[in-house]
Amino acid sequence: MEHCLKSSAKSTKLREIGNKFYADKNFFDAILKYNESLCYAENGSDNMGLAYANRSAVYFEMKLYEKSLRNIELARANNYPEKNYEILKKRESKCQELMKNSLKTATDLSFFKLSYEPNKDYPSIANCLKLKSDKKYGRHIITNKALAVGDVIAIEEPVCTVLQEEFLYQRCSHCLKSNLLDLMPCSLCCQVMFCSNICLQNAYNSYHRFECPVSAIITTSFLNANMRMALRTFFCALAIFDDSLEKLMTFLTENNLNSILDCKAELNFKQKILAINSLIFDESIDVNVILFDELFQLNDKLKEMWISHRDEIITFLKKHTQIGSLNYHEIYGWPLKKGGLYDPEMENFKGTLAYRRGVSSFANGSYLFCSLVNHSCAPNVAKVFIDDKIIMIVQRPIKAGSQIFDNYGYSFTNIPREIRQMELQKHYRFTCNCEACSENFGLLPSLKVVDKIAFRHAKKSCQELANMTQKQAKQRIKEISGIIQKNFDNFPSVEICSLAESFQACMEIMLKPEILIP
Ligand SMILES: C[S@@+](CC[C@H](N)C(=O)[O-])C[C@H]1O[C@@H](n2cnc3c(N)ncnc32)[C@H](O)[C@@H]1O
Repeated sequence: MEHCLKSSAKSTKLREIGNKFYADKNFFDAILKYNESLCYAENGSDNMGLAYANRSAVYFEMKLYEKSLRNIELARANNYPEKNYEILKKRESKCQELMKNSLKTATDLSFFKLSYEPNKDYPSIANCLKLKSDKKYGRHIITNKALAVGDVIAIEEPVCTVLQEEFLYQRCSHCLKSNLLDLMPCSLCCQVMFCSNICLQNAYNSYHRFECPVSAIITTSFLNANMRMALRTFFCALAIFDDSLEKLMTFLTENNLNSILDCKAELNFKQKILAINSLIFDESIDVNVILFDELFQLNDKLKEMWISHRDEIITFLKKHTQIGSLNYHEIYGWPLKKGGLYDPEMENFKGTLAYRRGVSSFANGSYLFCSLVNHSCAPNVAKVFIDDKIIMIVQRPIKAGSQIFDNYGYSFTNIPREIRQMELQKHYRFTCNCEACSENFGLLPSLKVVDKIAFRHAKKSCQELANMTQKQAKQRIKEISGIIQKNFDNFPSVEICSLAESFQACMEIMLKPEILIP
């Protein structure tokens, strides 16, 4: 199949398309095409060197001299034609000359650290969070301490992630960093890029050596995100057990872990696999296993596995696809292109303002703790992502002993109750009985203003969001947190709901890349 194979002709063509974008000063699309060109370049051909050299030209124009120099080095190390060395040499000395004017990326992440002592066995979460279980809610998380607005209670790494197809040439397949598109290709397949040799090695030692021969099919076939996640989880698990399916299956049948919070020792990857395996799933969710069947026929190593253990593999993949639809998270981030599609907009809601989020999803991931947090249409925590890490932050005061509630994408402020309940039943198989559903809170435009001073703050915050800097957002979060905390008796008022939206927006602004690619 054409898109599976390295091809000098295709690589050259992609670079030429990139050159047209470069001539039009559309640097983002130029680098994307150079990245694709790198992925299709045959090893040992000069296409690699040429693509790196062209990328160095773009970074030079963007005043990213360090990146430009690194790409010049890569060009030389990858068969850039010697007869053109003079061009690189000139660019190199200009970079060195201009280095002190280099643009720097310096996002301040100091806000995003745990507000409490970490749990000693699972340090990604605050030690005040406890697991409970009952008939109504299943497993759920409560806090044994009162939590204040703005508290950071979890910073969790994923067990597994999968990039959406559209972002394959924009982010590291392993850690999801964009690195301003400064990525390196897999030397064998054409669909995967990495930000560093470390990510390349880690991915390859784990899942990528299984996926690499069929990566084009995985990304272009009809496998949905949950199926791709199931497949990657399977390969990661297999790698941990020395590629032995017997060992993996025996481990899964002989061991059990109710949840991540029952693990009384620092977690290793085997326990993570057990914990993922223990997440809630629904057997009635239909999984088209024929697609897996087809995939495993495409490569000798996979075929061998399939012939000897088809039933066990199918059981694993089916279960994990079903786990995915109830538990896996979409990962959000800002577009990297200047003036990209998702720039935030303000919308008017009867005198108040609501902010449309500027971020969009680019990957899916599995998170052990966050998968134990239940839904409310009026949640008490908000989430943001730093690359592949999920950050959970308190968005309204939470009393000691109360449950932590996330939102699964259905908020009472903009979706009517019947629709929310129907969708939650359809996608998550439960009837929502949260306070917004049971007390039938109205949509944002129908809510009342209760406190005029807080309302003025809410309006001002919304108006300023569009042009807010990271520093201002950090300061504003503190102010908003204080106002929500103090006026929470008025919930659900226009001003508190509007401030909660600004709160989420401010966190996202703090994570907005300082440099976007024009
Ligand atoms: C991500 S899991 C949350 C943890 C889950 N309760 C468990 O026991 O593993 C999502 C599932 O939790 C349940 N759930 C989430 N929110 C709920 C709520 N507000 N009321 C009842 N069940 C809920 C649903 O079964 C849903 O499919």
